[in-house]
Amino acid sequence: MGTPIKDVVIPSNAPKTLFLQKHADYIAAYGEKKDDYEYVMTEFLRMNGMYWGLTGMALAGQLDRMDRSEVICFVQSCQHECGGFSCSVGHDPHLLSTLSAVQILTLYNALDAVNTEAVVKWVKSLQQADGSFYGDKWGEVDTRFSFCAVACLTLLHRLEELDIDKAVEFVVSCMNFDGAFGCRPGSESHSGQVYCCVGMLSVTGHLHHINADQLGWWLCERQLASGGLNGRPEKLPDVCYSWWVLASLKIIDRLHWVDKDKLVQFILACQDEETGGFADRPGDMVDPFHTLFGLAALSLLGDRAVKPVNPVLCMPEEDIRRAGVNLQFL
Ligand SMILES: CN(C(=O)[C@H](Cc1cnc[nH]1)NC(=O)OCc1ccccc1)[C@@H](Cc1ccccc1)C(=O)N[C@@H](Cc1c[nH]c2ccccc12)C(=O)NO
Ligand SMILES: [Zn+2]
Repeated sequence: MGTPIKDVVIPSNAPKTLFLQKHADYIAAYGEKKDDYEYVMTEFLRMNGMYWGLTGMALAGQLDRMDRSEVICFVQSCQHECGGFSCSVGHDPHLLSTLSAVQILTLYNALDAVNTEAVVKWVKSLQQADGSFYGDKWGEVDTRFSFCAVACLTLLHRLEELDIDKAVEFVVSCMNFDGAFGCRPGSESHSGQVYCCVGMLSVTGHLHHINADQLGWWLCERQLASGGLNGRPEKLPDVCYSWWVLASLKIIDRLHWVDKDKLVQFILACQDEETGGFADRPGDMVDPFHTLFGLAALSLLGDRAVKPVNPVLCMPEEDIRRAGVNLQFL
């Protein structure tokens, strides 16, 4: 009896076309229900959530439906004396929410609305002697934070403030025998960490450290019979992993190795035709996080109803071009 392969079965009545307008309406309405249980209980993710909703709307070509001044006011209110941003007012500054804040301000071309000098100094202060980055003052190290640091500073055109060689040395020290990456040296390979490490090496122009065939193979091994992609071996497929895996494959020029038709079928099946939005897998509850990454994955797979997305920064290509950000691709 072989080990059971965990996968999902796509229901025959699952959506087969993209309901883009329904997704835009779902995102636009989400921000209005500020006393909904889900909205209140995700306060600790609010800045990330704003980034997901605004980027989803921008990819749908409808960012103008959102209240620009309300958003910029909120972002400003989350910047601390130290320069970092918290996820909501009264929470602690963190690299994850600081990246989301800088991404949001870049979408609106409004970086002059905050103290960018203080952001640069704070991000720089989190780099350690071994090249790694703390996520905040409490000292957690993770390759996610290496990506956040270089992504933030490259959007601020201040990458040279960091010790790039040491930062790259730390990320490369997290590469495993399978060619993929974990959160710290010796940690298990995970698609999300691969996205952060490959993205970090793209921003810093050090992709030559990657074995593109070996990593490309590991990433394509994430695809299951349902067409969906998972984050690690033996895990269930999930639409957000479509983004982490596809974006990484695009950066190392191995996107054509994945079965696109099967993957598009899985992603479309994760839509909720009634409410709008994408769930993590067919039949589950939708949320703004999976809605953004479902749309972004479809954009990478060539769906022209969605605007072209930048695979490194997960923002519309046109905004990255306007910001004049330089990225390396294999
Ligand atoms: C904290 N998060 C997670 O842990 C999710 C949980 C999950 C969703 N589906 C399966 N699990 N996992 C996740 O984001 O994993 C991807 C990942 C993992 C490690 C590194 C990078 C990305 C999610 C929020 C969440 C929690 C619970 C359910 C749905 C969303 C989350 O905030 N993820 C981050 C992922 C991310 C996007 N860009 C990044 C840049 C650097 C680092 C992380 C991110 C985010 O979206 N930031 O804007
Ligand atoms: Zn997910």
